[in-house]
Amino acid sequence: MRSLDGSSKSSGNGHSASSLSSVNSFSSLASVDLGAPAAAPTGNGTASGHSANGAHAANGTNGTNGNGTGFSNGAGGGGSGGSKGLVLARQPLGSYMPAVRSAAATIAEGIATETAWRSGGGSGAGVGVAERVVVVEAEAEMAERPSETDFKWAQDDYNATTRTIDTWTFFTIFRTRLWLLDQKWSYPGGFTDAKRSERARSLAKYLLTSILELGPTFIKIGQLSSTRSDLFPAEFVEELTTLQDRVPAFTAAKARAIIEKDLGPVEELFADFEDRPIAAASLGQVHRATLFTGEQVVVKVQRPGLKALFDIDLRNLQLLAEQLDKGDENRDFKGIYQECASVLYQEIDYLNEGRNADRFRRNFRTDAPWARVPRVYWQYCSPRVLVLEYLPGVKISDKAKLEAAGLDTDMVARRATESYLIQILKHGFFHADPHPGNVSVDPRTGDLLYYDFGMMGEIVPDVRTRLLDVFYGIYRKDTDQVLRALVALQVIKPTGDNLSIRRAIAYFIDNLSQQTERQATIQAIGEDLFAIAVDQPFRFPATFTFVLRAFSTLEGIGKTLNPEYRFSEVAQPYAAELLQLQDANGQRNGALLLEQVQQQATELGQAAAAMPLRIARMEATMAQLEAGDLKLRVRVLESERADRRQGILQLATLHTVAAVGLLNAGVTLALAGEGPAGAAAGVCLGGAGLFGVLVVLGMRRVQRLDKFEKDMRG
Ligand SMILES: Nc1ncnc2c1ncn2[C@@H]1O[C@H](COP(=O)(O)OP(=O)(O)OP(=O)(O)O)[C@@H](O)[C@H]1O
Repeated sequence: MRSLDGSSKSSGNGHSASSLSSVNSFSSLASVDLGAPAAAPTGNGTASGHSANGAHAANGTNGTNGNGTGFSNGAGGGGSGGSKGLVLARQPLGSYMPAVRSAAATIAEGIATETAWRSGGGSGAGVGVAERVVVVEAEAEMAERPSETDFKWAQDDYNATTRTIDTWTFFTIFRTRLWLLDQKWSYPGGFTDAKRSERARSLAKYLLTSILELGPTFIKIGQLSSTRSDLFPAEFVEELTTLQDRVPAFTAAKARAIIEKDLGPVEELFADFEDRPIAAASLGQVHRATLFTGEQVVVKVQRPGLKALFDIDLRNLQLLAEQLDKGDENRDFKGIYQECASVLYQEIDYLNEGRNADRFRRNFRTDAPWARVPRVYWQYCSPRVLVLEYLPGVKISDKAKLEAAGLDTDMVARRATESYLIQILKHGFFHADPHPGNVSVDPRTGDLLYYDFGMMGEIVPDVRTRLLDVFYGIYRKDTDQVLRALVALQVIKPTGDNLSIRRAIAYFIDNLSQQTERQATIQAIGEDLFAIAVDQPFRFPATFTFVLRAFSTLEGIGKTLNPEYRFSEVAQPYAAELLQLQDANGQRNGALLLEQVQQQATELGQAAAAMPLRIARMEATMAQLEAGDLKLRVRVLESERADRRQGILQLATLHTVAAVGLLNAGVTLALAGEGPAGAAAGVCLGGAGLFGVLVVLGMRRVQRLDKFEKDMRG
């Protein structure tokens, strides 16, 4: 449902095509239903309403009602072009039909509700051109949505062993292809940059396809990684920003079974429960329902078997991270894995999401009453089921609809930014996934409506003081001060020697001061930061990348709503206020920032004067060492050892590929029976064993080298 794509460059509005993923189009259709029950004003709106199409349209059992517009475009969509077609092209056309029918039903409802809304909530005025565009887009998108039978992981009989083999086959192939990327000898006809980038693109597409085939865990991690230009090569990150939650919706029967297991029979809980989901994504899907008290709610149901799948996948990913850490001392893959694992497990605990929603709502109550968060109906919740107040709205990026509702889009953009500044600077608790599908606007009041509280970020409490320290450091061009403040703010996490970090910060400060105001967009600053971070012995903790992505997304949304929007303009007075930079009359005062900064500068100057002479001398010696060629010689020796180590690892990778390949072949042959197949199986398994031993020996050599390196340093 969410695409972590705020940093995307492609769409110019902070979200790539992926943010308008299948679910968002669902949600856009759902969200135009502004509480007005579909009045079915035109001939093709008859499928709408709570139960007219409730016959499990999403699971393909039927759902053919009222879909007069459904088949004209969508049916042929199965073999869609480009990378999208990779998974789907292999599927028979017939497998799309249920999805097409479901799309048609959804579309019919969308037309009915949208038309009703546009015409003031009643008499239909026919389907306009704009609506038809929405219809066609939604049809195409839905036609691409595969069915459950097309994915191994969605099958009931999928087991841990098969999953582990599938996962490691993917890891191994990917790593080998990644390694081959820079092996000049492996390019037939000679290496050229063009050939390399072509190969890199094809590998990125393979990555995307495999992620989709491997399903929820990998889709989520892929989406998280799509914001990490600091960690992964640009080609892959770009491809990952197009990652959509193109997973099948699960059947209403399965959704009902989960609700029943956790809470009791659906009929006893709800007066009405819509079988067709209004949104579906990798982790769960959302159904509308009505309580016996008459209140409209949404029921978020988690995908069946998700926890078990996470357990297997994360165990394998942990092993992979440990292995990768041995081959790259600048990266902390284990740390990255831990961050991912904790985010993922939090996301599948819906009780945690409910608590987040409550906290988020409380925070806004006084500071921004125009930012609304749906109420949680706790008596209907479990770790896999979340029932929330139904709060429909217009998607925040949908300028046309916001204007049609008579809203000031500039005000909406400002509110979005301000609500984020409040979250981050004042509460230190923020929505870590503000893509346009997760923020809507109430067309009657202009209130912001937030959805999806599975992924929230927290910032250290003393943000204000530390931020001032950062400003002060930048103002004084004091690299050390900025470094200390950034570490304290948990913006960077040193993983090696501080020398390179200091250089990176110095470069960044210089660069920043040379940029014109227009160039200094959040997105540009983020890109600079990430570019500097590549291959550096520090990393940005997830929280920081979430903040950056949130601001970058908001900037994109702001520009969509108002081309003149500038993040810094909106943020400046607000940040000053939040940092309590007000003069005696309560006026916001930018000059006060400088005053405070100068005051701190003086304080620090006094502290520096009192600093023991010895430390000052050490500093000076360090500076000389940095500049001299002593460091240069040490570096050469280090890099020689690093080269040797890299060579051993590459060989070990090849051995791993051979071992896994032979193991695969051996197991397949062994299953085929006795006789020649059995003998061949023996040979393959023997070979696999041999290569396995070589891998272990290689790893031992690496360990010895590492130990040597450590002793040298120690
Ligand atoms: N309280 C609500 N009122 C109205 N619509 C809602 C509400 N909650 C969710 N929706 C709709 O459902 C869509 C999906 O919701 P949400 O993002 O919470 O699902 P999700 O299951 O968390 O997704 P994921 O699997 O990615 O975690 C939203 O974009 C919105 O259109």
